Amino acid sequence: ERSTSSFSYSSYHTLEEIGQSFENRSILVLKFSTGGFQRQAIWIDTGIHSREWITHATGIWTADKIVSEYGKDCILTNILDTMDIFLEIVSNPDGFAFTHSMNRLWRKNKSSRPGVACIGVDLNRNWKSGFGGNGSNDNPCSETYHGPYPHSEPEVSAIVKFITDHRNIKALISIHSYSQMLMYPYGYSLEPVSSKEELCNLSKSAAQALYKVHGMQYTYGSISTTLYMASGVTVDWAYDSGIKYSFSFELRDTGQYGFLLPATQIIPTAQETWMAIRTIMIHTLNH
Ligand SMILES: O=C(NO)N[C@H](Cc1ccccc1)C(=O)O
Ligand SMILES: [Zn+2]
Repeated sequence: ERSTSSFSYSSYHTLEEIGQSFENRSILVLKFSTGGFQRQAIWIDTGIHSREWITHATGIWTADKIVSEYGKDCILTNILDTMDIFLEIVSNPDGFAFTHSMNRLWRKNKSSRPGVACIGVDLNRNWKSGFGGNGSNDNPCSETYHGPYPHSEPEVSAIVKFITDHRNIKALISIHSYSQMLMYPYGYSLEPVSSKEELCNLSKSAAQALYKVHGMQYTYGSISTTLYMASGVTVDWAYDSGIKYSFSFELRDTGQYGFLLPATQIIPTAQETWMAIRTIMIHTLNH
């Protein structure tokens, strides 16, 4: 069912088209800004893996939360008075359409190439940092197929171009499901990042803020040590591009429903995730 919660008009939000998908669907980004020019900004993406429907739903709820809390929540107001927030909700539109039409568990995009039997590239393996390394697969039929070369996929190159051209993105949050984790780079290496201490402490306090809402436990740490090696992932590229505060979430649950999380959990999941995102944003503002 649709709920038309009233958008407050105290902050500006625009819709920018940053490109087209392989099947020519528009790639749209919400911009939340109270003015200024090329302000330092936060990037948030959801839905890069199309079957992870809780992430798109969390993105939509978060968009409404940002506009309704401006002028009420002093922390969010401070953030938006200084920084912009960019939110790309349907980061894999072709895959998303496919999960509604044909295959609810489709993960990759829908790109195809002559002479290649299988469809789709894993958009969380197509990024330049560590591209093609352990924890990605060169078989086009694999769920973690990295694609023919870095940023080969339009859905990835659109984000790369946007962030690179913007030149003032200070934090990147890439949201996945499921497993209830909050992770930072690297996925492509077991080596700790230079800002390991700071990112570990920040992910700890973000996980604590999340826990306080509904008691959900999130583990946190670097991707490769907390989960497994994963090469060519979004946050590794962001970190190596100078975006120190780069995090990846794995939202609810821990396997009971997995990607088929019941809709009754959308709002509780979004509420708790917001408190973690807000923790990361205020830290970014203050450092
Ligand atoms: O697929 C998911 N979750 O949906 N995540 C795993 C692990 C991961 C998450 C975040 C960053 C890097 C790696 C993946 O193989 O991509
Ligand atoms: Zn994912």
